[in-house]
Amino acid sequence: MSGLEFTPLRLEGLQKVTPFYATDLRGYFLKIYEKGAFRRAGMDGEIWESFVTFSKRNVLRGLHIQRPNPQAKLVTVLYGEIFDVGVDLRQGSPTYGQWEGLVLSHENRQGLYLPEGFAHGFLVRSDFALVSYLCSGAYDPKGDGGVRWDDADIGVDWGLPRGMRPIVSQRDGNLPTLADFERQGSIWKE
Ligand SMILES: Cc1cn([C@H]2C[C@H](O)[C@@H](COP(=O)(O)OP(=O)(O)O[C@H]3O[C@@H](C)C(=O)[C@@H](O)[C@H]3O)O2)c(=O)[nH]c1=O
Repeated sequence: MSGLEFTPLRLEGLQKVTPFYATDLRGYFLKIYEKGAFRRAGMDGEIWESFVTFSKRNVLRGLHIQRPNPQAKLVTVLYGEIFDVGVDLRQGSPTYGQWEGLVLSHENRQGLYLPEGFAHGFLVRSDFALVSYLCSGAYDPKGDGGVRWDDADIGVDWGLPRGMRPIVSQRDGNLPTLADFERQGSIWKE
């Protein structure tokens, strides 16, 4: 009995993950991952990488995907609030090119599970955000890439006030459009 709960989202394969949460006089205990629970829910990838990012308000990271050998990811907010987005880039998927977003925060304690083949990104909506990732598959610096956060064909509604530009890395500012990304080849190993 893990206490983790999984809620399928609109895009097939995306899951909202509700961790096990217990409080007592000392504070709280949060279990964000348990292999058996994920396996029973159909998510059986092996965790290879675990990392944390700290970002200021209005920082936007993404939209990232590795090619070939895309990683599945479990994203959980340890502190703060983000708008977390997955974009379906699985060739042949009936929802290819579509996005779905979820508010994740330390208050709602929701996590987002993205299967292999989704690009991922988020916008920070609090003064800062501490975000935890668990990733299946190894990080491949040469294959690490993605698509522009403001790609018109994908059309993510980040909820940014009109005229407001997010803070992005130089790398993210130079990511290709979805059309250019497609011209560069498949996300899967041929
Ligand atoms: C992603 C990653 C980066 N790095 C290094 C490369 C670089 O020197 C430094 C910062 O990398 P980046 O600028 O790519 O970090 P960042 O822009 O935060 O990248 C992350 O963005 C979000 C949206 C994701 O989905 C993650 O999987 C990851 O791609 O950390 C690793 O060593 N291992 C990793 O797994």
